[in-house]
Amino acid sequence: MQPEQPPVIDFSPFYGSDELKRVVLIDQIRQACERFGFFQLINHDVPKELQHEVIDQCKELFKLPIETKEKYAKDIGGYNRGYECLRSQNFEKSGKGDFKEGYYLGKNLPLDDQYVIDKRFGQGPNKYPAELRDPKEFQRVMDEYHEVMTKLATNLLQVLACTLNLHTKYFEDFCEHPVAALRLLHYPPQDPATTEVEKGIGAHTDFGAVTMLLQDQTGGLQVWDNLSSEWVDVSPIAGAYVVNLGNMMMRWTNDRYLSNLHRVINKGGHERFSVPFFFSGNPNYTVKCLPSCADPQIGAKYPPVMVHDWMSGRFADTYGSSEGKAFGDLRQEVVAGMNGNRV
Ligand SMILES: O=C(O)CCC(=O)C(=O)O
Ligand SMILES: [Fe+2]
Repeated sequence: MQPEQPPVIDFSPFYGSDELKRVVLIDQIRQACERFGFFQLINHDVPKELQHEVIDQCKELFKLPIETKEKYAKDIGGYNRGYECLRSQNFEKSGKGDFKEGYYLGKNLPLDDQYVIDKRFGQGPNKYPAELRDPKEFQRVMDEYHEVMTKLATNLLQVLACTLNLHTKYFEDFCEHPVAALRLLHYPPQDPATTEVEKGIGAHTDFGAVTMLLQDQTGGLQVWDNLSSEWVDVSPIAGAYVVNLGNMMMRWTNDRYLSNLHRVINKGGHERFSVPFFFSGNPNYTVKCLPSCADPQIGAKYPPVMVHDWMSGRFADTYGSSEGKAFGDLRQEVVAGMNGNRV
C-alpha cells in the first residue's frame, strides 16, 4: 500500500447553501476520520491576518529570556496555563525529552467564575507576560484567536455530528463553556546529524475531542499511516488547519473514528512555530457511546466518563511523576481501537 497524506478538505460548503456540496463535505470528513483521524481544513472563516498575528506574537514570546519565561511557568498557580520549558515532556521516553518549549493559554476566566470555583479542568485565568514588547497586543490577539477558534471547533462539531448520522445540534451542550486550550509551540532547529531518537515532540495521540493546528511553513509534522505502516508528512499549507481527533472522540465513537499517532521532527535547519487549539468540551458533560456507534453485538466498549475526569486523568499521565505513557502503551491503545469492531 502506497503511503498517503491526510486529505485536504474545503470547508466553504459549511457556510454556503448548496446541499449537494454539504453532503460531499460530510462524506469527506467521515472518510478522513475513519482512515486517518487527520485532515487539513481550508477555506474556513478564521482571518489570515489574525493567524499571522498569532505566529508573530509567538515569536515575541519565546524570544524573552528564559528567566522571564520561567516566571510564568505552568507549574506555578495551577489552571494549566503558562510556560513549559524545553524537554519538559518526553512522550517516547527514549531520548532526552521533546525538543520544544510551549505556552498554554485558554479562555481568560475570572476567579469568581463558577467553573473556576468548582476547580473544573483547565478553567481559570491566563498568564500574560508583562515583559513583552506590547503585552496588551499579545492579550488582544490571543483572546480574539481563542474566541474565533472556539467558534470554528463548534462549527466543525456540527459537521462531525452529521458524519455520524446525528442531529446537527447533537454536540451543542458539549460545546457550552468548553475546556479549550491554545498551546503556543516553539521548536528550535534540531541538529540534522542526530539520530531519529531526537524528537520535537515524540509520537503521541491527543487526549481531547478535536485539535486544530496552525503551523508555519517549516514542516516536520508527521502522522502514522496505518495502511502503509509508515510515517507521512503533513505538509504545511498556508492558512490551513491540521485537524485531528483525540482519544475522547475515539472512545465516544466506540473506536469508529481514529485518534492517530503523530510526531514532529524539525530537521530543516530552521526554528518552527505551531499553535494547536485543543477542544475538549464542557467539563461537566458525560461522554458515552454515541447512539449511532454502538456495536450491534456488544454495544458500548467503554463506560461513560465525565470530560473533567477524562482530561485530568490523561494530563496526569503525561505530566505526572511517570512523565507520561510510553510510546508502546499509546500505540497499543490506538491499534486496539483500529482493530475493534466497526459499526
Ligand atoms: O506542533 C505540532 O505540529 C504538533 C503539536 C502536537 O501534536 C501537540 O501539541 O499535541
Ligand atoms: Fe498532538
